[in-house]
Amino acid sequence: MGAIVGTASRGPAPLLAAEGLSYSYPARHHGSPALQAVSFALAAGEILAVVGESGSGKSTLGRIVAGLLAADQGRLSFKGRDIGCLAGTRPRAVLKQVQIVFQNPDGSLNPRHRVGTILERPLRRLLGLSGEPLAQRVARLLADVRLPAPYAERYPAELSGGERQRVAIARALAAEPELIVCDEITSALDMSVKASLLDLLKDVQRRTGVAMLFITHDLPVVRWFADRVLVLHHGLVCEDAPVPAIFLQPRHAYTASLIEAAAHEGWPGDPLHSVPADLPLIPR
Ligand SMILES: Nc1ncnc2c1ncn2[C@@H]1O[C@H](COP(=O)(O)OP(=O)(O)OP(=O)(O)O)[C@@H](O)[C@H]1O
Repeated sequence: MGAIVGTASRGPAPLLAAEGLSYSYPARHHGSPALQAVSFALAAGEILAVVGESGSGKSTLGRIVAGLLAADQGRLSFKGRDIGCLAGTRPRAVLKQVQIVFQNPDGSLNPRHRVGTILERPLRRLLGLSGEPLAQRVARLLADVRLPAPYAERYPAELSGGERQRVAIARALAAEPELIVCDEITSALDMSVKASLLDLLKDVQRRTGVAMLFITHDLPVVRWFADRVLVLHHGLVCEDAPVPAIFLQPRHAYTASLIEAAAHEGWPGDPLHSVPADLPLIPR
């Protein structure tokens, strides 16, 4: 703990490196901090799952990485450049390159705006697009998340939960990010919708090479979706290892207990069966 570990620490500077991140919520006058000296590295194009029981600090970490929350201590660097952890100090270019998608898209999609408008805003603001190139890019984003072009005219309330989540992903992709923080993005979806959304994300990842910090409590999904796993326990990193190692030889008893709990809930008959058959169980 404390050192940057994992495969991404070898070779050139990782896309993102976190060193000694700590955070306590101001309202908490007792108990342990939400995060304590969390360090990890994330390579370009890598999918790093962040797992741990409820309250272990996963969302707090995601918000700090996305620049929505300032760490009390620690350092974040993006492509080898220190981007600090203080609120409002993140360079604009880095803000664009790190996007976040939340569990509930209803909180982040403006109900008064049509889908097309929702997607146009970041394209205008961040990429300076207008006119025909803007319209073409909106159409391409909708196609990227497998939504029909006429959906640009719809309001969020006219979409299903899974479709709204696709719009949220499309909006994140509009910025052409190098890293997307996905915070429990499939938790509110039923099994088949979840499977198709993850299949779509995997496809997006393959095509664009975007890296993901994939926060979830869903270990069966982690097993086929992620490259590496960061296990948080009471705000501390207790394990950071590639997917096969985590599932076949967990080094920490807490990791083993999480896997056992998942197995207990029906691991072999898991949601993977609703995932398209051509997706490998253990990726890459
Ligand atoms: N806004 C807040 N104010 C005070 N304490 C908070 C706040 N948000 C989270 N916490 C506390 O910080 C700790 C970490 O919370 P966090 O949401 O990061 O955990 P998590 O692993 O994402 O949990 P979950 O899986 O339930 O979403 C918990 O003890 C939680 O109660």
